[in-house]
Amino acid sequence: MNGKVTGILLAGGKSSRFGKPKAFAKLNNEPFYKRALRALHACCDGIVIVTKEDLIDHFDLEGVPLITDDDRFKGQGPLAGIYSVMKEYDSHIYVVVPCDTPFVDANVTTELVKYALSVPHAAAVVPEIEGRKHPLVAVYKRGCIPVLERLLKEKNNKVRALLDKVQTVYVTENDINVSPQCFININSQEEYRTYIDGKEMENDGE
Ligand SMILES: Nc1nc2c(ncn2[C@@H]2O[C@H](COP(=O)(O)OP(=O)(O)OP(=O)(O)O)[C@@H](O)[C@H]2O)c(=O)[nH]1
Repeated sequence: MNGKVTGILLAGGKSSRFGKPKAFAKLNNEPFYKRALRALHACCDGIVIVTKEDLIDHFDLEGVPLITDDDRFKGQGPLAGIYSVMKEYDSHIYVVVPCDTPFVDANVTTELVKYALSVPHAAAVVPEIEGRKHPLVAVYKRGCIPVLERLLKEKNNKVRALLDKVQTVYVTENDINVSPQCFININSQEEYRTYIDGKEMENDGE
């Protein structure tokens, strides 16, 4: 079975470790959020950015809807962002990408969607790359909404709690044939310097 695929670009965090909004940090002169959009475009029928009020005017977008977290759950982290898009936008499958994994590309998102469609029983398909789980670069199905809502009402904001409560399938780098490097996550200026400054990738962008 196929169905509508919606991309969720998470960009509503505090970026307190980074010191400024990570969505606008750059790799190869391209803001992180635009890289995430490019990765999502390949496999999604539509994409929604979910961010904070004070960042809304800073995105340069052509036709990509931008929303803020549901009022009831503001400040509750990535689960609030995922829930807010699911509630507003009907879809069969949601592909989540955060704004701080600038090496996630179209191959990663496309392979994840393909895998998710091959496991209809799974409510979540989460990469486990070199033994580390990446629940914010993952696919969630619409069936997660009631669980998400319950967790958020209980102020249980841990992504791990969602994974424990829905049928989650973990996929390795070999299952989906992706490079572990794609999952590098930038949280601090030090990580930015380590992984990005002076190490920009050649042939990036296509
Ligand atoms: N919509 C939304 N996205 C969020 C929220 N919290 C975090 N995110 C996003 O989730 C991803 C992972 O965020 P983290 O790095 O864990 O948190 P952060 O708040 O951005 O950064 P720190 O303040 O340094 O922890 C990033 O893409 C964030 O923008 C939230 O409350 N709402």
